[in-house]
Amino acid sequence: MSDMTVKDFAVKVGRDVPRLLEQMKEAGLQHASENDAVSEEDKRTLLNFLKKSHGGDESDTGKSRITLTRKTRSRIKTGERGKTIEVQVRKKKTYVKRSEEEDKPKAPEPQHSGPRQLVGDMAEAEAETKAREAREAEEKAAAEKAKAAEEAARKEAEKASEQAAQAAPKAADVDVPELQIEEAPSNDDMPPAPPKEGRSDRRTAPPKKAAAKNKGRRDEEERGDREERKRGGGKKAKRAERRGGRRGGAGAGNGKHGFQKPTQPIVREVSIPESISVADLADKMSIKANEVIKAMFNMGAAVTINQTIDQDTAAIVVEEMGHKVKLVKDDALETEMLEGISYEGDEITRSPVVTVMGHVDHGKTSLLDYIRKAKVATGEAGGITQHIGAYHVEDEHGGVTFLDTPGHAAFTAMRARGAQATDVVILVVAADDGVMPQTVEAIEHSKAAGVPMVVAVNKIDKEGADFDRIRNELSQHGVISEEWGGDTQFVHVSAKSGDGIEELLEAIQLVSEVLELKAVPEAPGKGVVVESRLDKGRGPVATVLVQNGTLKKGDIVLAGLHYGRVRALTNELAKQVDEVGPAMPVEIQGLDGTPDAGDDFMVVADEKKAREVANFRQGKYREVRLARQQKAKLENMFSQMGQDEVAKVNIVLKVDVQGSLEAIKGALEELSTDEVEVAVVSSGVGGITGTDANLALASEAIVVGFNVRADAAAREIIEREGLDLRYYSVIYQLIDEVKQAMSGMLAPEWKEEIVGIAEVRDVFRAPKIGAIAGCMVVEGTVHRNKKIRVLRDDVVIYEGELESLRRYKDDVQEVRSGVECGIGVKNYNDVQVGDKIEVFDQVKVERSL
Ligand SMILES: Nc1nc2c(ncn2[C@@H]2O[C@H](COP(=O)(O)OP(=O)(O)OP(=O)(O)O)[C@@H](O)[C@H]2O)c(=O)[nH]1
Repeated sequence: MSDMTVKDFAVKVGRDVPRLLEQMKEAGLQHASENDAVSEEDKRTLLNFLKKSHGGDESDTGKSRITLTRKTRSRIKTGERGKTIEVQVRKKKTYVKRSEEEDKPKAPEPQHSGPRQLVGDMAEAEAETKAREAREAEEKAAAEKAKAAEEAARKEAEKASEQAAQAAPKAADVDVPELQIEEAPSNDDMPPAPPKEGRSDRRTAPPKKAAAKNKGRRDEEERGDREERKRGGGKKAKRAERRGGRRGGAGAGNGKHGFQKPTQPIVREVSIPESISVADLADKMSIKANEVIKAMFNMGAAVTINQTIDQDTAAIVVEEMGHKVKLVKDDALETEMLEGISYEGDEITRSPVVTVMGHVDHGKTSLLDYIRKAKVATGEAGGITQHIGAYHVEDEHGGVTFLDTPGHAAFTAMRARGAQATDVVILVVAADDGVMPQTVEAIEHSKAAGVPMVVAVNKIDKEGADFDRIRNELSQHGVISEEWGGDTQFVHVSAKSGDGIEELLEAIQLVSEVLELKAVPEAPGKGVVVESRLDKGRGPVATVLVQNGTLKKGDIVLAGLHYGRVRALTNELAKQVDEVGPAMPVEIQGLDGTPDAGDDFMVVADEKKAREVANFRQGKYREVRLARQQKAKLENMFSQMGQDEVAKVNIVLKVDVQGSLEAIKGALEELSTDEVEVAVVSSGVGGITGTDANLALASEAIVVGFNVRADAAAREIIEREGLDLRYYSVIYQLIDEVKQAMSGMLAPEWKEEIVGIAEVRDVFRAPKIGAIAGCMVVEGTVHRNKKIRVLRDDVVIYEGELESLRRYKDDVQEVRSGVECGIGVKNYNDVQVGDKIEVFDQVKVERSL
């Protein structure tokens, strides 16, 4: 190409020599003869000239040519009164197919040969690289031309700017080199245009919508970047690369999409806390929760998105999904803090802590009161005792601390919180009454807690005492007196006269000696919360029992979910003290809230850490509770047996009548096999109470109600703690379900669900209709066509159907909670005020094993 002459060039581009020479001359080239050499530079000069002088293209008709048109708009400032006008630039570009052009070198020359054609010819004549250069040059020319056109069109456009703005067409979406003239928003209300230099800024600034879109894009990018970062990719570099790709568009020759699909699975290290919700676990693996649910389902566990699963299960899921597991202990801070406390030192023998239990009216309170009055105030002239939930007595036998909340309700409530505050239980049995249901319950509770007992046979001053009967009855429940060869001391007392009280205290000392109760007085104080309340004047006040070490005024204390610096210590004599040692109760002030009875407390060194741990516990509390809910379910019993080698199914059983109690208890216990033991940890006649629920919680038992229901307190605990409560009315069904759970079979497919409860407020009797109960629906909805039961004192007394359900005089199909209604029970006329009518449904239960 380098030694091409004008003649050769003319042949190549299909022009005659004189015409070409003329055009070259016009372009400022010095060529005069057909033999003059034409260099590449010359060709470019000619091309530029032709472009300049013939900006527009007239005709392109041949199929071998592709014509692309593009309109661009821009705004310029006129300089007059701050007006702006809109300039529209139309651009056309022709590409000529090379092969066809080569085929017709001798084609007749058109009358007026357009520069475009010439450009095409030249581009075709040049090598591929040269063609690109030519295009670049063309762009340059186009830009210049646009500028010229702007100037030329200014005046006209000034008038027509408004219409032109409205008719703004879309830029042709063609694959042409991107022009540097960008579209301006056609907005008439634009603020006065800034000076020219500022214009480009304005043009490039995205409008609001676009900005929002860009933000969306950025978010998307950031999400992508997070992935990248995890893979070790350089965030900024990648982002810049992608942005470049997008903004550069086709012109940059990089039309790739920003997102790059990973070519191989990404293995993440997933840190799993002790419990985690399915949603959070999915989030940690950067997958959808559905995938986790699906994976778990395939592994045989049906879970929901909000369900909390334990660490082990989560670890299996994570491994199953191909990621690495990193187990994290949530309470690392707490453990570290607690492990930092030393309880080493010289041990001393500490006093025993005693709880008094027994049947109603057998004299628990009287006994505690007698001992307090007789012993506490000793030596304290006119000493006035105050009830702080516990008190301590000292006499020649040694000291004893009594927990001053008689009955097993408090005992089980504490145990349910994992506290073992009691060393010895005094079982009070009235000599004239013998063993009663609550006596039996008390025995069960102390046995479940593994606490030794001393039996106080009370009211010996009364006539009709039959000691042998009591010994006999108690022996049937596994409490055998020493006289009969057992290991339980029986002491005859009178809480009224005080007879036998000394012997009782002596007996307690004897038991405690066997227990070898030790403590280190110089260690920091720790123990258990006995009770707490919010005092109007003093703020949160808690009675704590120091079990080890010494609690001092000014100590920083962590108690359950709360913490604080001890401002004051008050003992049972209402005296301010500076410190209390092991086995002593004391009331403390200074906590930031009221801990629960049974919560542990300890003196810690660092207030900041105490606060952190308290905060962590508060957050963790809910999680732990949710995770625990899964644990004591009948359905899960079998699966746990394999895992944790739990070979015991604990049951708290309440029934309607004594007859069923024996039958059910016997039948349940007979289910025990070599591998699995069924233990009825507590049983009794009557509704399910808060105590039953607490006992179930403490012993991880299932609560079974046979024709009885849970009262409000029990329901609250059961719901809060997620205990498994089951109601039955057919013995066979009860036994069958426990058997199924034991043998690892699936949960029953059908279950009863209580859908509504109405309370009977009034009863009307009509001769023809019978009894109509005026009721208030207190829970759920009462349905006309569902089955019902009548409950009296939470015990089922009738099961059947409704005869009628009315609102005023209208028959209705259902009545919602908080609404009054009239209920007629079919074939049953003995409804009484205070009864409850429960409406239930048979629902299908998903098999979960
Ligand atoms: N005669 C006689 N009566 C007693 C004795 N101990 C208690 N009582 C009476 O028995 C009744 C019940 O005594 P409490 O101490 O209230 O019995 P409790 O076991 O605490 O009863 P609850 O608090 O209802 O569980 C009271 O009227 C006492 O006066 C006793 O040793 N002899």
